[in-house]
Order: sequence, then C-alpha cells, then structure tokens
Amino acid sequence: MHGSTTNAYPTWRHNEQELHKVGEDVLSRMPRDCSSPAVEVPRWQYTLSFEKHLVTPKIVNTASLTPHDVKEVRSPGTTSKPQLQHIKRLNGTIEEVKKIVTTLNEAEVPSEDVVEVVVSPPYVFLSMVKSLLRNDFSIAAQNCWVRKGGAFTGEVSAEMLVNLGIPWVILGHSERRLLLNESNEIVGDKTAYALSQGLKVIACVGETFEQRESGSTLAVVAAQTKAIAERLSIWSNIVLAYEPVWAIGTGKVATPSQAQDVHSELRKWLHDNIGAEVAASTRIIYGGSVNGANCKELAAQPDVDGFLVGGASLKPEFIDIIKSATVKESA
Ligand SMILES: O=C[C@H](O)COP(=O)(O)O
Repeated sequence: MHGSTTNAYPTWRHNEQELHKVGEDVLSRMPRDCSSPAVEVPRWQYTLSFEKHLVTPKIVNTASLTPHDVKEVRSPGTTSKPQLQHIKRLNGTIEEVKKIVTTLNEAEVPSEDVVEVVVSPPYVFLSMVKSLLRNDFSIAAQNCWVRKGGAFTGEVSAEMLVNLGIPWVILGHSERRLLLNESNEIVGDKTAYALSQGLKVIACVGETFEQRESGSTLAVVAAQTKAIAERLSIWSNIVLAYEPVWAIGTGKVATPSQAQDVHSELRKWLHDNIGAEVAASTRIIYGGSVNGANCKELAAQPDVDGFLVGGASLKPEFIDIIKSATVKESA
C-alpha cells in the first residue's frame, strides 16, 4: 500500500546503496511536528509501565526500572476480555525487575476474562520477565524495527520478538515520536509490519499541550490514527492508546470528561472510516498520570477500555488500577 516505499527496507543481506536508500527514506519521512495515531484489541486492557523501577514495555532509562504504566481498557459492547498491560521504560536493575515481577505475581486481581494485564519491560529484561511472570499476565516490547530485520545495528525486529515468544509490542509512544522523530507514517509502517509478523500492537496517539491549546487535539489524533488505519486490513490485534503528551509523567491527568471526549471521537472516527464492528470491538485505552486515586472515575467512562500506566505501575496502587477494570461491571 506504500508503493515505492514498501520494499525500501532491505533484509539481512543488502549493499551500501540499499542502506543509503533506506536511510534517505526514513529521513525523508521524519516529522517536523508530532502528530500521530494508534490501534486496537479486546475490551478491557491494562498496561503497566515500569518506568523507573520495573522491567517491561518501554525502554526508558537504564539505571532504574520504574513501573511506569498500568492500563485498563474496556471497549463497550465487545466480547473480548479486558487487557491489562504493564509497561516499563528504560530504567531498572535485575533486582528491581524481579521485585516488581514478584509483586505482580502475588497480586490478587480480577480474572483474565475481566482484565488483560500486559507487562512491558525494556528489551534486555523481556526474557527474564517472561520466565518469571505469572501465566495469566502477558508481555509487550516497547518498540520494534519498522521492517524485516537485517543489518540495522541496535534495532530489534518484530521477528525477534516473535521468536522470543513476546506477543505484544507498543508502538508510537510519544517519547519515540518526539525524541526519536518517529512520524505518523513510520508508526503506521511499524504497526502494519508488526501485525504481519503475528504480534499484537498497542498503538499510541496523543496531542501535545500546544496542540490541545490550539484546538487541534482531534485533528492530531485522527491524523495519527489514519496513518495507521490506512496500512491495515485487520483490526483484531490492535489496541489504541490515547496518551495526551501533556499528561504523561506530569501528574496532570486528563479529566474523565477530557479522556471520554477524545476516546469517543476516536471510536467515531473508526466507525466512520473503518466500520461499525471495528469501532465497537477496538479497545481504546488511556495513558497519562493514571493512579490509584483517579483510575476508577476514568475507568467508568463509557469509551475508556483500559489504561497504559507508567509511574503508578511501580507502586502498590497499580493493583488498584488493575482492579478498576471491574468498575463498569458493578455500575
Ligand atoms: O507509558 C506510559 C505512559 O506514557 C503513561 O505514563 P505515566 O503513567 O507515568 O504518566
């Protein structure tokens, strides 16, 4: 669907000319702003991100793993079970990661048919977490290469994640969009390729503070979503994560109304541009300063299907966040 760019990324064996072509292609698509989109999954999803103390999804810092995100997602009217994903950024040590996993393993949380929990540690901890984590929780990587693996030193391919038995990958997080210049198109390409290899994707979208202030929030998330949607034909393995950049790690959580408004518009966009079934079945989770105190009210919003949690996932309150998946059921 990308025409000339479809085969622009060589595989293992390529020559210098091919590499140069890839580099030019990537650079030519680097964004000058930060508008981007996201994806889908079953109803409820919780993503725990150990940003500074834990181990999972995102690669953030190296020294300390902090539980960065716990997300709960529930999509209205879907048969799919909740999904909880635990994401950790680039922080942490082996000891810290083990401690977090132990806490998760000992936690009493709703059953798998109520909430799906996904833990996302940095690459280097994926195998360890996979071997230690309870079987009813899943694992996600925090990123993967845009195309088939090859001579791209330092990158990790979707094929490698599949080979490791990692079922999920988070793509398009605002930190990668903003700090590493990942454009909407690159995020869309990454999503399509990861899905083609059998990975399930949590695709992140969200506006900056300036974009919200200028009234372009919906246009930004729609453009981000469109760049993903136009590269997909099947939506069963995608979860969309709405993460307003201004709320990530700031303590300034979106109000339930703000979150619901954007989630509702994203679902409407899916309905109008993809179809009613995809709109109803795609989980749209919220991320950005979710904690034990605000999770229930957010989870009660009709179009909030789970959370992508960062900082709070390092604390005991992340269990409360997971449990908020039951809020709608008891309403
Ligand atoms: O990956 C996690 C999200 O970016 C949210 O992070 P946060 O819960 O620390 O704001």
